[in-house]
Amino acid sequence: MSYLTKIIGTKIEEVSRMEPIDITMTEPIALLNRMRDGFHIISEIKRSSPSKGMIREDVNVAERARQYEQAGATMISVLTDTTYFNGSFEDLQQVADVVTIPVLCKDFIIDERQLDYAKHYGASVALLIVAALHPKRLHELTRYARSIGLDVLVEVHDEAELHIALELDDVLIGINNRDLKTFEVSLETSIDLMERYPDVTFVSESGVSTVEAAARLKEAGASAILVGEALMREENPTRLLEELKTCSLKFVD
Ligand SMILES: O=C(O)c1ccccc1NCC(=O)[C@H](O)[C@H](O)COP(=O)(O)O
Repeated sequence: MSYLTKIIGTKIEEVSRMEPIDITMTEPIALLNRMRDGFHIISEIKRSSPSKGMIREDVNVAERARQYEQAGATMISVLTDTTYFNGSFEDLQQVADVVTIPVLCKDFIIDERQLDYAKHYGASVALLIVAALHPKRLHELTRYARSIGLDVLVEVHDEAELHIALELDDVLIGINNRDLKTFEVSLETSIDLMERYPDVTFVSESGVSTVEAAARLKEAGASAILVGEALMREENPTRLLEELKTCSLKFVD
């Protein structure tokens, strides 16, 4: 069984226990337009992960979110899964309460109820993973997310998944460099796809731990990078975040 299948099994159980929750509907924030120009950092609140175990146990989530915003992050990603990442919707709310930039609910979303929770706890963007959903469900969840005011980051791992994502209107596309079967990361996953689809606005996700890696992705056409572990390992993430944002291959040895 692949790890994603295992996670989805857990989500099916969790969703069956989720009570309906109140939401206030808004308009989506036009995320795609915000990402079209420049080079953006999406910085992540990530306590632990299946591939690395515990990364940072005692996190002052609100304080870290403030640091990310002040250092120039365009968006903050919050892992809300508890079983595999030690995250929570409370983390999402703490972040949304203290920042003015958009907040991404990064979870394994398979049901409208999870989108309601994301919205209720303050997200303005939700992640949908192509590999986790039948294309028909992906369309339904994308439409539902947008109808309640959530923008969508659609995650792909290869060209076949990209073709499915390109069928959706008004979504931002993320290429995840982590192979969900082996957990290996390769920046070439993003670089290959970005070079073949130069007109698409892409976020490159996972495995960015150095300024050189960020600069390679920027050079290859990434509009944004999503960085979790490398920032979470920093006691103070400000300097690394600023360096990632202004990275250039010219300044890399
Ligand atoms: O991070 C993992 O080990 C992982 C395993 C299985 C599914 C998803 C996983 N990570 C979620 C993410 O996509 C990352 O948290 C995110 O892209 C940041 O990655 P990184 O900068 O490498 O921490």
